[in-house]
Amino acid sequence: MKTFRVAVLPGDGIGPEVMTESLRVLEAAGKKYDIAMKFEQALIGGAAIDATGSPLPDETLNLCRSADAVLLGSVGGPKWDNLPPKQRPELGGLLAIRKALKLYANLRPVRLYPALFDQCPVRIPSGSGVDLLTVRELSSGIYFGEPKELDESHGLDTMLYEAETVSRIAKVAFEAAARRRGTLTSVDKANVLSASILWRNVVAKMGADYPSVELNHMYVDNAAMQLILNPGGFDVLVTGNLFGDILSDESAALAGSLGMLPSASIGESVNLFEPSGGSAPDIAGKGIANPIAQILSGAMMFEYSFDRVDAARAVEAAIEAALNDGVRTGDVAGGASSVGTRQMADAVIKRLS
Ligand SMILES: NC(=O)c1ccc[n+]([C@@H]2O[C@H](COP(=O)([O-])OP(=O)(O)OC[C@H]3O[C@@H](n4cnc5c(N)ncnc54)[C@H](O)[C@@H]3O)[C@@H](O)[C@H]2O)c1
Ligand SMILES: CC(C)[C@H](C(=O)O)[C@@H](O)C(=O)O
Ligand SMILES: [Mg+2]
Repeated sequence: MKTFRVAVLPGDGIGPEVMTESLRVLEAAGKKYDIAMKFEQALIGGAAIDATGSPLPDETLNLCRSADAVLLGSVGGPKWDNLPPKQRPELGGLLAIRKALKLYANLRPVRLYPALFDQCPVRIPSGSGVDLLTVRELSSGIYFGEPKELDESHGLDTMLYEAETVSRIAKVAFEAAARRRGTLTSVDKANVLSASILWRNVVAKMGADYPSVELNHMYVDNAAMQLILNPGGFDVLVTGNLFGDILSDESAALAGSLGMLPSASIGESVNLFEPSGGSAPDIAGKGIANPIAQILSGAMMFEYSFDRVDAARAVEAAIEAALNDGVRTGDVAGGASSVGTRQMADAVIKRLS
């Protein structure tokens, strides 16, 4: 049996707390489903700055490059907020690893579990739900465009999209929509931005190759509103780096908490799995963070990197069963009694079958 080598980068804030617990769940699922994994830890973000001076040490990158998959917690926190941008955990750690590993498609699935209907801030008509996937372009756009400048009198970022970058992400999104409910919403700002006009043209042209997928285009401001007015109307959204960042946090709220939202970053040779949310400094160190986003990211690793949909579904079902039994961390408990990070993971492990 192959042993999968997994690079584990806990990072900062709640990262190490939710990572520890998620690894216990993945170990337990691996045992049940005969998936052998070797977890190898490395530093990233503020933790790496403190230990080595660099937010992304070479040793970490080399480990990731040689691994079968990468699990990441989260990076950043007030301690490192005043460093120059490129030395900060976010740019020098997270964006740098995305670039180095050529991670181009960030999949952020949002599901409102029936047990959490009362935690959704939006009224959901009975009989419907929220089950959508944001496909966020991760390698380009305003995050990486050059020139990028900053001095005392001006700040400049460049939003650049090349047609082939858009085709690559559009293909991922059309294929996901074809496997799901067959609807794709492409989100842009083509009434203003050149990069978005190109985006819309490329996506529209590709639509002809996927006749089974119903394609529609939406401006990002309207999309932000429609997500609240009619979240059940969305199946797959495809969008650029910045809009995807913002809309995915918005859609996480529909699932009850950012702590419920996992992600998979698909790369040219290795994939990275991480919660969509951050290091949550407001609750870090208290043992109360919701580990579900990190656990679900591990389930995505089973599915996307190990081709083990059975184990992925089993982990998701165990989470659902725990929530159905009323086990919840504070962020999704609505003021009712709640459990800590460790007990939440225990509850999931207990229900794995
Ligand atoms: N992928 C990443 O590593 C990543 C993502 C976003 C933000 N960040 C960084 O994290 C730091 C904090 O940023 P922020 O406060 O804007 O965003 P955040 O995502 O860390 O937190 C936003 C809110 O969501 C809550 N939250 C997030 N994850 C949770 C969980 N698992 N359980 C319960 N509650 C959870 C937090 O408590 C907070 O109230 C910053 O340094 C930021 O740059 C990192
Ligand atoms: C921390 C930050 C660089 C990152 C992003 O903007 O991509 C985060 O918000 C995310 O959503 O993964
Ligand atoms: Mg974000």
